[in-house]
Amino acid sequence: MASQSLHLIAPPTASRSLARISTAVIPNLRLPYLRQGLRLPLACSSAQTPPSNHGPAPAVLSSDNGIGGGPIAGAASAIDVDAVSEAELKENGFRSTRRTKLVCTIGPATCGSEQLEALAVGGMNVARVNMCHGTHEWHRQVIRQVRWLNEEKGFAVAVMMDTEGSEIHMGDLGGSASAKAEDCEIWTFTVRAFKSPLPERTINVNYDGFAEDVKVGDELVVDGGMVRFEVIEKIGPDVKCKCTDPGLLLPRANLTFWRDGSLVREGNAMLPTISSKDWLDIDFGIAEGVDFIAVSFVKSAEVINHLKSYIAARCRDREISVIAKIESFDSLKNLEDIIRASDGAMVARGDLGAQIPLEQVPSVQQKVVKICRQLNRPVIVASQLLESMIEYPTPTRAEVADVSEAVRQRADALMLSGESAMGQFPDKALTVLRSVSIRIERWWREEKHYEVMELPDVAASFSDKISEEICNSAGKMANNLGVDALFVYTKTGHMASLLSRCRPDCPIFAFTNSTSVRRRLNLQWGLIPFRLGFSDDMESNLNRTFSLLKQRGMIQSGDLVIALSDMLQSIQVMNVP
Ligand SMILES: Nc1ncnc2c1ncn2[C@@H]1O[C@H](COP(=O)(O)OP(=O)(O)O)[C@@H](O)[C@H]1O
Ligand SMILES: C=C(OP(=O)(O)O)C(=O)O
Ligand SMILES: [K+]
Ligand SMILES: [Mg+2]
Repeated sequence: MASQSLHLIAPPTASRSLARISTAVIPNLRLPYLRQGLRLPLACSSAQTPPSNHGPAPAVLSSDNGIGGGPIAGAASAIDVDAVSEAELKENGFRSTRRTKLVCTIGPATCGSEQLEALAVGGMNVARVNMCHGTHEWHRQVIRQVRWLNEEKGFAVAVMMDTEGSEIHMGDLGGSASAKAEDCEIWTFTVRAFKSPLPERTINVNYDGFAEDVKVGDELVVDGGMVRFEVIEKIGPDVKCKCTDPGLLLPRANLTFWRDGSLVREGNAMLPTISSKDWLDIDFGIAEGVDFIAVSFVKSAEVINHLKSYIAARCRDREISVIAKIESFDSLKNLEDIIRASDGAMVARGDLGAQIPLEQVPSVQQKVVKICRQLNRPVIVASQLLESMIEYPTPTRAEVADVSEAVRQRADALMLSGESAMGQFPDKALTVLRSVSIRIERWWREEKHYEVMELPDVAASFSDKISEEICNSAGKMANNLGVDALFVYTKTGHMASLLSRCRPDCPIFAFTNSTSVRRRLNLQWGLIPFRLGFSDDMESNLNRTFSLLKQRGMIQSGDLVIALSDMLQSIQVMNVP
């Protein structure tokens, strides 16, 4: 039966009749299973009312870009995709669209509507708010502003909330933006609560066990080495320290202490990964409809499982992806388990570099990127990518090399922190990430630097296994045939991520019927997510997609595409008519 077979639709120059691909192409594929739907749990559907998956599909390729409800911008114009992807696609052509995704931390430098819009236009795929800083009211404004821009201007920026976590950090410096610690000055680190103002050269520490845990002679390291102190005396709750490496203290800077060259993990090793404040922030994030929650200082898979079941119980109408931040010494012992439990990971090099020797950070980065690719989880490389651009309009050559390396490793996403949150040149920093990504990706394709990465099976069921085989084969076919794009019709996004995992030469157009899935696909390498109501009839899905995309000038007759579907578990090769 033709509808149960894999279809190879030959290019128009050859015969246009359907030709079957023999199962030999995909050895593990058994035809009777081809019509099985993917059996992935979809705990919550979108908060929006997505077009029905049954019955006649609406003739509109729509993008309901807002996080909440609201009118669909441009719905009248029949087709709508993220305005920035569309522009990139038209400007650069199919093959040269950017594959690496960009995350920007929003802070005082970028929280205004115009600045947020400039970042969205500049290619920000995900806006990150860091709960270490700012009030709920501040974060709410930012999240709503992003949502409003999506709705009004046709962007599809996802929102990531990043928890504070409960590692040791300083207080907020009594409201000052920073404080300078000079060589040999004596500062007091204390767990005492002061009524403001703080006495001179006094720093609050958030961890009650601090004065008990440190010892005279310990080295106190601020923000992974921006400032260093030596503990010289303990007086009750106060710890007197002498500055040994002068520098700038910033509010809520992270603190670690070291004894005989090793990181001290005493009582603070028992601090909860998710503090009571973090739970309140998580409730806030769920209520505000964030797409991702990044968990700071993850030590084990349990905490991720715990949070995931909390979210599933609290949020039945939509999914939120949980991203594990790899930044603590303890996370390295349980790396695979943590990543497997999560929906993605972040190499949070800022704190990671404060917990392990700096020279080990690059190899950990490479390892995390590799494990994530193998386990099919998106990975973000974060912190200090363009640190000097907080102050200067041009990056250092070393920073460009660092960004290039992350792109070369084929991480899913790069992240700006201070550069976009409080730097002087957020847009320029984003432009650097964008242009370096595009350049390195092109070089990689032109020079055919294919890494031969083993992609182990990740399937949990036979049906998943079929999807995986189809995607792996499609990835190879796309490169061998030099196709212009992969099209994937996916309800849960799973098949789109399996294709992304192959890191094919061509871009992947991911059509999904859920706004929430669509926004989350924004984080994954090479995916251009569209929202589209589609049916089980691939022929009609394809024809409609072709005509809608052609109307928008996003594809042309003759373009060669491979189309996959996770309802039918099918694969077709065809020229756009
Ligand atoms: N919501 C915010 N409000 C005020 N300042 C912020 C905010 N978010 C970020 N920042 C500033 O930007 C800097 C860099 O951001 P980030 O790397 O996310 O935080 P951190 O330095 O705490 O790891 C912060 O140290 C802080 O000075
Ligand atoms: C991204 C990081 O986390 P945060 O900015 O929240 O400290 C990091 O430590 O690199
Ligand atoms: K954080
Ligand atoms: Mg951190």
